[in-house]
Amino acid sequence: MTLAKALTIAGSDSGGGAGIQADLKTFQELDTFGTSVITALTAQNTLGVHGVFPQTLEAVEAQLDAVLSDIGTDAAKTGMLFSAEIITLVARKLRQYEVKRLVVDPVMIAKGGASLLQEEAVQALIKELLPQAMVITPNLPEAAKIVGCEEPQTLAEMKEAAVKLHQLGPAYIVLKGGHLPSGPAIDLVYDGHELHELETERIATKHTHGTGCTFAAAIAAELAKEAAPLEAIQTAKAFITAAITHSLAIGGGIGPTNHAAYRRLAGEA
Ligand SMILES: Nc1ncnc2c1ncn2[C@@H]1O[C@H](COP(=O)(O)OP(=O)(O)OP(=O)(O)O)[C@@H](O)[C@H]1O
Ligand SMILES: Cc1ncc(CO)c(N)n1
Repeated sequence: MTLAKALTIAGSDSGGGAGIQADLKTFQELDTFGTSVITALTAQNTLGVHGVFPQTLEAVEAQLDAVLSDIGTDAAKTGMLFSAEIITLVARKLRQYEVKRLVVDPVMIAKGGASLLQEEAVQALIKELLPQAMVITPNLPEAAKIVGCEEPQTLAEMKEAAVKLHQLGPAYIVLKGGHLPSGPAIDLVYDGHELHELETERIATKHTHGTGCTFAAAIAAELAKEAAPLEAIQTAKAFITAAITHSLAIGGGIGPTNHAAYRRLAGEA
């Protein structure tokens, strides 16, 4: 038997709801074989990030070479990359191994406010990684940082930002509306020609730790199985909506989403 292969290049979340852990659980739920490259360790739980321990460039490069020279991958996803140096290295290695189906989740700040990307690394992200991405998945504050504008507050402002993001080189922009001040959870998808709105009801829960990581990982898993990008994004939206609907009241703070919910619901249907 063979399985499509998906690689996550991201930070470790000891609390299990975001980062590498969320990505591997999502890959498993969507029937792909997951591999990982850890860029940084975080000491993290539902209450926040208590420590960030970036890995050396040597450690990141050795993991990338180990996975890509032997196992290979059908798609990859980047999450927390922490520094300009790590971004430059990851971009170079993904080019060297000709990884074409790449999802870049431009992770910058954790829900509690901790910085997961150094301020000066944003330019490296724009210049080196975004141009080779098939899909990027910024939330509204990340889009504002990348484009250099105020944070979009309306659908019209989101559309403007999506067009500017597309000019930076990624084939598909998924601008996530989870942070909109009110109304439904609308994500905009833009491929340079057409704009699609993916809309779901806003689920009333505080347990949304790891939503962004899980969503981007689901897109990567579907791309690994050779889904077309728009189809992959639509499946991922269904996956994250199920995971938030059945999110878990674990820990004393913002609990994680439920990665098993999508498969369970499909089994019951
Ligand atoms: N309360 C909610 N109800 C329904 N969908 C939501 C809700 N919050 C977020 N989403 C959806 O979850 C996905 C992730 O979006 P979000 O904007 O939360 O990402 P993020 O801020 O990058 O997450 P993270 O904080 O994990 O980095 C998007 O598809 C978004 O529309
Ligand atoms: C390791 C890690 N990556 C990403 C996020 C963003 O949610 C987080 N909280 N932790």
